[in-house]
Amino acid sequence: MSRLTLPPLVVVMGISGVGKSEIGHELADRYDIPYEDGDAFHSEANIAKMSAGTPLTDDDRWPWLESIGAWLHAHDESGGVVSCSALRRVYRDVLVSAAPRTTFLHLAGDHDLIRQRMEHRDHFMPVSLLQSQEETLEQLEPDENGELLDITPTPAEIVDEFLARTEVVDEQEGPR
Ligand SMILES: Nc1ncnc2c1ncn2[C@@H]1O[C@H](COP(=O)(O)OP(=O)(O)OP(=O)(O)O)[C@@H](O)[C@H]1O
Ligand SMILES: O=C(O)[C@H](O)[C@@H](O)[C@H](O)[C@H](O)CO
Repeated sequence: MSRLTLPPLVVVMGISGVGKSEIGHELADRYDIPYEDGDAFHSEANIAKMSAGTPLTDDDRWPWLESIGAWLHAHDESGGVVSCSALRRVYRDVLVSAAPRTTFLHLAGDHDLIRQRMEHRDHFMPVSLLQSQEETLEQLEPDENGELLDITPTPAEIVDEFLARTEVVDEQEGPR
């Protein structure tokens, strides 16, 4: 079982269009803690590259991951929620080494549902990059602190399920 120490410090992860921003806001609002979008940490070059339909490389992603790790570290005391695709284990390890108590909320779902949702929003990320996102994704491993959630329910239901599945620990008061 994964662990959520309070105030929550959470990375909402998963491929593009899976609902990281939607679910991230929902979770942050529940605890009245800050939310930040991982896309805000991309360089202009990274955004231009993705907008043009070219997948990012590991080298494009390292500095971006370091910035998100720094955000997590800075929010260790207050808690916070940040969206970040965090597709590979080595990417997540960068985040965890910056902020060891991080909990991952991995959103995943049916390809066609994600495609449909992406087609109905106004966003720089082209649907054509969905395949490379899926190919790059590595599932959470058993020793990682996180949960995999399906994206079919409403955002509120997804957050309820995440909280039901994690051991919520108040460091001041112990498990509850
Ligand atoms: N559980 C849900 N039920 C219905 N619609 C949803 C749900 N989650 C997200 N959506 C919708 O799906 C679209 C994609 O969601 P969102 O932008 O939050 O994904 P994202 O993972 O943050 O994407 P990206 O990584 O590309 O920024 C949005 O239009 C959003 O409103
Ligand atoms: O690792 C990546 O390829 C990127 O983070 C993408 O996932 C985008 O930032 C995001 O999903 C688009 O909004």
